[in-house]
Amino acid sequence: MQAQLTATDIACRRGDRLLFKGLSLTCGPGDIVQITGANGVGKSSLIRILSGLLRPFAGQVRSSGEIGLIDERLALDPNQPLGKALAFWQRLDMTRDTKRTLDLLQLEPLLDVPVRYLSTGQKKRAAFARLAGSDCPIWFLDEPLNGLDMEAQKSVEALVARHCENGGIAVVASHQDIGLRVKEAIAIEDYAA
Ligand SMILES: Nc1ncnc2c1ncn2[C@@H]1O[C@H](COP(=O)(O)OP(=O)(O)OP(=O)(O)O)[C@@H](O)[C@H]1O
Repeated sequence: MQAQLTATDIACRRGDRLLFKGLSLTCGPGDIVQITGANGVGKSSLIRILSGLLRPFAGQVRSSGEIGLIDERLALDPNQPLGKALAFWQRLDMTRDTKRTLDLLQLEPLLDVPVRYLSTGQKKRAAFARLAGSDCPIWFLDEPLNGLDMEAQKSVEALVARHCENGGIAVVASHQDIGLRVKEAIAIEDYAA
């Protein structure tokens, strides 16, 4: 089955404020969509709506294909060495080729370091290693470049490009430029309620 994601006429309300309305998007295999906007405009809220974690105030989201998410929370056991924390997910996800991803993200020298000791950028790279091993076709990436140095940004961009070349979808919320061929950039301000 090919990955698909369609959102129709989405409105988002947080607390008693309507943040945006009338937002629609369609993605198929290979598509990268960037969501842009100033702090507090509703990028993370849209990512949560699209990934099924937050109910839209109006509109519908339909997807086919498993969903993977990277946001500010790290879904890795802080008390385990990185290698073991990743191995936990690799067993669940039946990940085959980890070496290529670990090389690309330069994580091999860190496999014995407890996750809680990793720096911000190292944790972000570890989150990408977990996601890349998961085989989910639809990636939601909330500020994926935050905390990454230039070299790590390039590695993450290469990983996302590879994912999409292989038929995946990436929806990227980022206030900064991403070095990826974006099919559509959605400025949330254009849908302000
Ligand atoms: N649970 C909540 N209840 C009420 N308001 C909320 C809730 N969560 C977020 N908000 C508000 O919704 C607005 C949008 O938040 P969101 O995190 O989606 O913005 P963002 O564009 O991702 O911001 P940033 O660039 O700073 O990450 C903000 O004004 C925020 O304070």
